[in-house]
Amino acid sequence: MSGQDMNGQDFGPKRCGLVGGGVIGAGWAARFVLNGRDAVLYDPSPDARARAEAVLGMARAAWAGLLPGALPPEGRLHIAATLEEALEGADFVQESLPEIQTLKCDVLERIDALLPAAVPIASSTSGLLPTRLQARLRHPERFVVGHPFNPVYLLPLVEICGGARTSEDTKARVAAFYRAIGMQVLHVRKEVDGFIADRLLEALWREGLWLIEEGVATTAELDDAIRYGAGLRWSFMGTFLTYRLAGGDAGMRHFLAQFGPALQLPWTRLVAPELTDALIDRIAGQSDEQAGGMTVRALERLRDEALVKVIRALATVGPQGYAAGATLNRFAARRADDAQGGQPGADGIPASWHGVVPPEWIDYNGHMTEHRYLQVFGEATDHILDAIGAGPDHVAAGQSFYTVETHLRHLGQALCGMAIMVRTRVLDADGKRLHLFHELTAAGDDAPLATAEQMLIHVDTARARSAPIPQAVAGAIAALRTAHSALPVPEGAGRAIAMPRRS
Ligand SMILES: NC(=O)C1=CN([C@@H]2O[C@H](COP(=O)(O)OP(=O)(O)OC[C@H]3O[C@@H](n4cnc5c(N)ncnc54)[C@H](O)[C@@H]3O)[C@@H](O)[C@H]2O)C=CC1
Ligand SMILES: C[N+](C)(C)CC(=O)CC(=O)[O-]
Repeated sequence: MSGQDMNGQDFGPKRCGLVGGGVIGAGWAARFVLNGRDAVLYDPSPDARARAEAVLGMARAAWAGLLPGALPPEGRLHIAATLEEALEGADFVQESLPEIQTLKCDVLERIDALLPAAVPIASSTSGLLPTRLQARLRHPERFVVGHPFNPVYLLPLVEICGGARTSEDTKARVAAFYRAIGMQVLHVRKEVDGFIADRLLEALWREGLWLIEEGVATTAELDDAIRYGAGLRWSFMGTFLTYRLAGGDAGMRHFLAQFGPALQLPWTRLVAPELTDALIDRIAGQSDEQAGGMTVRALERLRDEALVKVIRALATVGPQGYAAGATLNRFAARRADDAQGGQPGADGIPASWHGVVPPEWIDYNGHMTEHRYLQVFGEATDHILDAIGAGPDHVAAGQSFYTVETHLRHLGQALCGMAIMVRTRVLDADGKRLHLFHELTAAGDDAPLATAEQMLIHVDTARARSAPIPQAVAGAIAALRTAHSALPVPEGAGRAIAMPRRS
């Protein structure tokens, strides 16, 4: 997988340097590694290695649920002893230092001095202005903000914000890279403190702190106010689309007319109270009570499980998935292409079908349901018919192949998000019949997960009677059959269903 710059040149970082490996740096490292990139992380904290490994473990578990079988071989996670070591040979750098502007500026200046000019540097800052962060860089054009959301390995959103001296090319390359690792890029068109998402989140947070200080609600009540209501719909429709619907058939205009005046009252304060020791104690105490003794790790696992299920459910909404679900489906489709979906297997036979198993094809047993195998094999047959000149034109001319028998075998499991492919052999043919054998495998693997053997008869469709295969089509079949006859007869060909013999 690679991104492209503005000239269409490939930009697919293989080795990502990470500076700062806390909550966010470790999350980035996991996303990079799971997408086949090496992640070399520098963080002077003695806990850096344990944290990065723990987060990678959680990310692995989450991705196994999100897209089982669809990820490339993992990259390597390496903890560097120095900044220099982390940057050596890096073709992309993600800075995730604490949110302190002076610290970031000092370290970014060092990073800039150590790297070749073409290597992009992205900062995870939640809201510091990129123009300020790039001020002392020799190559400010390669600096951009790439602001992620926690957990970085699961939430797709990343805000890209350039400073006054960031080049368009840098923004395009970094955006393409983030997309290639499954993210949804939101370009911040105008540089502003807090960018877009954190301005919204902070407004809510401020109001919540004020409500706690005033004794109106506890942390748990504030969270309930979100998670049983607006939070559920926010996962697929934001404020504005939701409010359009709240305006009834007249939509946004009626909504503004009805609720706009309340903005003058106003309901909200949006002024954060002073964080006195007493208020901090109250908030922390309420938060402890709300957590009910669950550790941070346990809550993170709960969060990840819920996120995986929400995103996977959204992937089944509408024809292409909705919101984060559509992002997941696009990523899965790219993965299928990259996983040599259309490449020949060891037998040299090209794919007659390839794609990714979508969530809606999964049954209550957690794997691809039966009739989808028949669908995939049927579409593979269509591909072969097209290739031998018996496609739509042939059908329009009143001739076609009808399938008269299919024998399906299930040998392994096609799982959600798995990139799969079918390869098809012509086993035999005569003047009217075509005998096919399909093998379905995970892309890039030769072990069959399922096979289908089919007999087709050539038909004059107007008369609904069998008819001789025309010469041109017969010639194409013969060419395939000759090529395939050099291969050993596939295991299972000609098998019938029977109970195992008792000795
Ligand atoms: N925590 C969050 O929810 C989010 C944070 N961010 C942003 O990501 C950045 C990092 O935040 P967190 O990971 O939450 O902070 P954190 O405090 O968890 O991690 C920061 C890490 O930087 C390391 N560090 C300190 N000085 C260093 C140096 N000179 N060189 C290398 N490493 C050094 C620390 O040891 C620590 O492990 C911040 O800019 C923050 O605004 C962005 C999105 C969400
Ligand atoms: C609290 N925060 C400003 C660090 C949050 C973010 O930047 C994004 C997030 O994950 O909510």
